[in-house]
Amino acid sequence: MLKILVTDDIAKTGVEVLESMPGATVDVRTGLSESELLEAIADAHALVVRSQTTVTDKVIQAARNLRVIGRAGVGVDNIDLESATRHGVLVINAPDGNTIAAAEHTFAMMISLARHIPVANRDLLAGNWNRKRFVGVELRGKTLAILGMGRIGTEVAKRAKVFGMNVIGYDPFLTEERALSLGIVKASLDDAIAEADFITVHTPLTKETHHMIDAARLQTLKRGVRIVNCARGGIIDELALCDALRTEQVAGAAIDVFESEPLREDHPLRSFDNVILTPHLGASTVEAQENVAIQVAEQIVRVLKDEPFDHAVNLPSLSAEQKARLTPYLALAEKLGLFAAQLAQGAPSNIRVTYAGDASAPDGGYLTRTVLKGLLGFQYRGEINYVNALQFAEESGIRVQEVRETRGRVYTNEISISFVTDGGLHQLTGTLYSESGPRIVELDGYPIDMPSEGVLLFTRHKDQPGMIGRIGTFLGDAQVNIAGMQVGRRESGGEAIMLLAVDRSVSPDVIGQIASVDGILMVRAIEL
Ligand SMILES: NC(=O)c1ccc[n+]([C@@H]2O[C@H](COP(=O)([O-])OP(=O)(O)OC[C@H]3O[C@@H](n4cnc5c(N)ncnc54)[C@H](O)[C@@H]3O)[C@@H](O)[C@H]2O)c1
Ligand SMILES: O=C(O)[C@H](O)COP(=O)(O)O
Repeated sequence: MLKILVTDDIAKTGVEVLESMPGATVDVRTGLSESELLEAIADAHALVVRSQTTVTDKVIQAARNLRVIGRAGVGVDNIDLESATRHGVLVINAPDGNTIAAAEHTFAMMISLARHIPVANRDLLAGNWNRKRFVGVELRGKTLAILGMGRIGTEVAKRAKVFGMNVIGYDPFLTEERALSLGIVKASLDDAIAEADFITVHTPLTKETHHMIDAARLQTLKRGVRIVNCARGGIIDELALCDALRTEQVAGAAIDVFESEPLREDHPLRSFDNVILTPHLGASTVEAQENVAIQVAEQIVRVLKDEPFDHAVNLPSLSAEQKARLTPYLALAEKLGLFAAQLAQGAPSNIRVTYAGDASAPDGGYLTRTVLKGLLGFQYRGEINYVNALQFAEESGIRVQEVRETRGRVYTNEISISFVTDGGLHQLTGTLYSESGPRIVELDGYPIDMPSEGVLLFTRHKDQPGMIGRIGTFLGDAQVNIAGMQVGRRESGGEAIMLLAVDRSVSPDVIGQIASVDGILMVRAIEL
C-alpha cells in the first residue's frame, strides 16, 4: 500500500484525487511538529505541502520510501531541493494555478496602499470620520517597476496597463519583443527602480534575489515610493524597509510574505499606519486552491503510477512534442544501461553515451539519465533514479560524456554506450526498429542483431571448432532452451563472440561450467 502524506491544508478536491488512486492511503495531518513530521514521513511514498511545512534534509533522510514531494503552489523555497535531488526524490509543483490570485492580491495591495483603505477602515470603525486624513494618490500616470516578469509579474503588468500606469519590467529573461507586446519598457534593475512611484517584486527567493532591495538600494529610490511584496519574504530587507519608512523615504509598503512566517508579534513592520500586512494570502482564493490542489494531486498520482508527469522542479522540463518523441527511446536507453551493467565487471569510471541520427535531438539529458538509471541502478540496487543519476555519477567520480552525431553509422537512429571498468573497455549499440522495438545491434565492436529483452548469454571466446556445441550442451543439460543465436568474429581463429537468447535464467553453476571451457575468455548472463 502506498502512503500519501499531506501536511498542509489543501483543497478537498485535491485530497479526493489522491484518495481515488487504487492501492494508496491518504493521511492528512496538518500542523505537525518536527518530531511528528519525522515520524509520519518515515513510511510515506509521497508528501504534499504548501508553504508551511519545511522539508529539510533531516525530513528527507527520515523518509525511507519517499518518491515525490508535491508543492500545491509555486514557491519551493521551503523544500531542500539539493537534498531531495541527492536522495532521488522528485519535487513537483503547481506553477500556474494561483497566478491570477497572486496578481489580483498584488493589485488589491497596491490600490489599498494608494488609497489608505485598511487604515481608513480601522479609523472609521473606531468611531471617526476623517475625510482629510486619507487623501490618496491615483495609479494612472504613475510608474510601476515590476521586478520579475514571470507568470505573476506579467499578469500584474497587464492590469497596470489597464489602469494607465507606465510599466517598467526587470527580468533577465524578458526580451524586447515581449516587453513591446505587453506595452512595457524593459530595463536593468537599477534603472527600473530609479524612477518608480510603485515597485512590486515577483521573483522567486534565491541567492541572487535575497535582499535584492536592501538598505543601499532603498536610498537610490524616488522619495515617496510605495513598495509591494507578494512574492517571498527576504527579497526586500525587512529591517532596512522599516528604516526607510521611518525616514519617509518610502511612503508606504504592502507586504504579504515575510522573512520568517508567521510574522512575530513584536515585528517592527506591525507598527506603521502606512504599512499593509496580510498573512501570506496571495494564493488564498477558492479558485486558486482548487487549481493547485488538483494539479499537484494529479501529478503525484501519475508519478506513483510511473506515468509521464509535468512540472518537475528538479528535472529539466520538456515540451509535449519532445516527450512524445523521446518516449520510445527511453525503453532502449534503459535496456542498454541494464545490459551494460551486467556486461561490466566492477563500476565504470568513464561512460560515454553517443546519440546518432533520430536519437540525437536535444532531450534535456533524459536519455543519459535513463542509461545511468539502468547502468548504475543495477549496480547500486535501485538507489539510482532519473532524479539523482547525474548527481550520483558526479559524486562518485564517474565521468559521463554525451556525444551527438547527426547520422548513425549503420541505422537511422543509434544509441551507443562505451565505458571503462577494471575488466577493460566495453561498447554496445542499440537501435529502435519501428516494427520490432529496441534491439542490440553491436557488442564490443561486433555487429549483431538481438531484441533487447529477456535472458541473454554472452560469451567472448577463441574462434575454434566445438565452442558452440559445448556451450549448447551445458545449457541443454540444465534444461535451458536456446531461442536465438548470434555469432561474430573478425578473423578465422581469432577472437569471437556469441550472444544467445534463452528461455530462462542461467544458474551461476552453469555459468561456471561454461567459463571453465578451454578457450572461453568471458561469459555473462544478462537479464533485461
Ligand atoms: N504570496 C503568495 O501567496 C504567492 C502566490 C504565488 C506565487 N508567489 C511567489 O511569487 C513569485 C513569482 O511567482 P511566478 O509564478 O510568477 O513565478 P515565475 O517562475 O513564473 O516567475 C518568476 C520570474 O522571476 C524571474 N527572476 C528570477 N530571478 C530573477 C532575478 N534575480 N532578477 C529578476 N528576475 C528574476 C524569472 O526569470 C521569472 O521570469 C514566486 O516567489 C512565488 O513563490 C507568492
Ligand atoms: O508560492 C506560492 O504558491 C504561494 O506562496 C502560496 O503559498 P501557500 O500555498 O502557502 O498559500
